Amino acid sequence: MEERLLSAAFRSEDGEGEYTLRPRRLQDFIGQEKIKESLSIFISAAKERGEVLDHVLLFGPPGLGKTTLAGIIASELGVGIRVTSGPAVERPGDLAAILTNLSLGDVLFIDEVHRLSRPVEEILYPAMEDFALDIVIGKGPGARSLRLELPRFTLIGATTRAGLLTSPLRDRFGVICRLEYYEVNDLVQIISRSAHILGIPIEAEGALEIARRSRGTPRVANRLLKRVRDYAQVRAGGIITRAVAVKALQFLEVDPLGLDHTDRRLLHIIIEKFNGGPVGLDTLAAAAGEEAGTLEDVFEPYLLQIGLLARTPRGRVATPAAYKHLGLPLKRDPVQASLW
Ligand SMILES: Nc1ncnc2c1ncn2[C@@H]1O[C@H](COP(=O)(O)OP(=O)(O)OP(=O)(O)O)[C@@H](O)[C@H]1O
Ligand SMILES: [Mg+2]
Repeated sequence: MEERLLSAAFRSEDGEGEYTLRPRRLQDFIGQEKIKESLSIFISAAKERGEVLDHVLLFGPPGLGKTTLAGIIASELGVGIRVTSGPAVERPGDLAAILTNLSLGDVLFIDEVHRLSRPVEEILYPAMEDFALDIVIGKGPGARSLRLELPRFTLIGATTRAGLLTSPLRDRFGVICRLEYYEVNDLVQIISRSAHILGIPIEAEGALEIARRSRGTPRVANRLLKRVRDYAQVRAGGIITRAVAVKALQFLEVDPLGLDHTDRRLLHIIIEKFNGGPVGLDTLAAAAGEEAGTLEDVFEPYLLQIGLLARTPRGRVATPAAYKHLGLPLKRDPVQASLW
């Protein structure tokens, strides 16, 4: 698959400034009010009692701030953070080494925690529950099990798909936070903050135009800001006004709802080849020349979120809003029709 400008997943170009753009304190983290409030209560309570914070699970679509929040939690707690990811921890011994090297109260951040292997996960259970490591010494009938005490720590797990977590693992998290797509107003603030840090001149109306097309995702907002800045600098005197933002985004082929060519093509296929649907995921994937999994994880979430696509028991359906957005005539409401 080609690299998409609008992809919510991390791309190499995000590296530029990703570090400086990351808020370090809870008060600088914009939006997600409910999560911020809960976390600030749990963090204060743990600090007052002199205890470690319960294990935290952060879940939600890519680019919404899970890694950022993990860093913030550690700095608000005033503790160290050790960062790894599910696929990086290959063997149980790797995890044991990480755990025994933690200091009291540290945060251990495991990104893509749903991708830990079973044997590694089994090391994690007693570590999370009893702060203990069970080691088996020797083999066969003479083997003995030894319990090693670990410093108390806070595990922060991040995943884009909470459904993929095994239930014994999920049950061991005391705090579960689900990140939601951001409101346009929050994205305006995020864009203005990033522009300020990067020294990009932008007007409020310009930020609004970028925010509307950022798919509810801060990572996409920051990336669009940088590309619009390039356009403004070379073609338009440097300042991102509303008019400049509109022109730049047209140039970048990001439409007013934040759809790109691939999103629109998918909707066109449903409408033109399948009469608006319902069409099964696999059939649609074959017609679009994409993997079913890619459709489901990469393309569908945003189209569902903004109501251009609907999932019915009989398959995917383009909504009347999709017809309207593409300027196509609507002969019958495919969502209603799919119910019969
Ligand atoms: N609430 C926020 N306020 C300001 N900036 C934010 C916020 N959330 C995310 N960002 C910015 O968006 C970028 C992406 O965030 P982050 O890397 O934390 O996302 P993620 O959820 O970990 O993504 P992934 O699922 O790909 O790991 C960061 O550079 C960060 O600066
Ligand atoms: Mg991350």
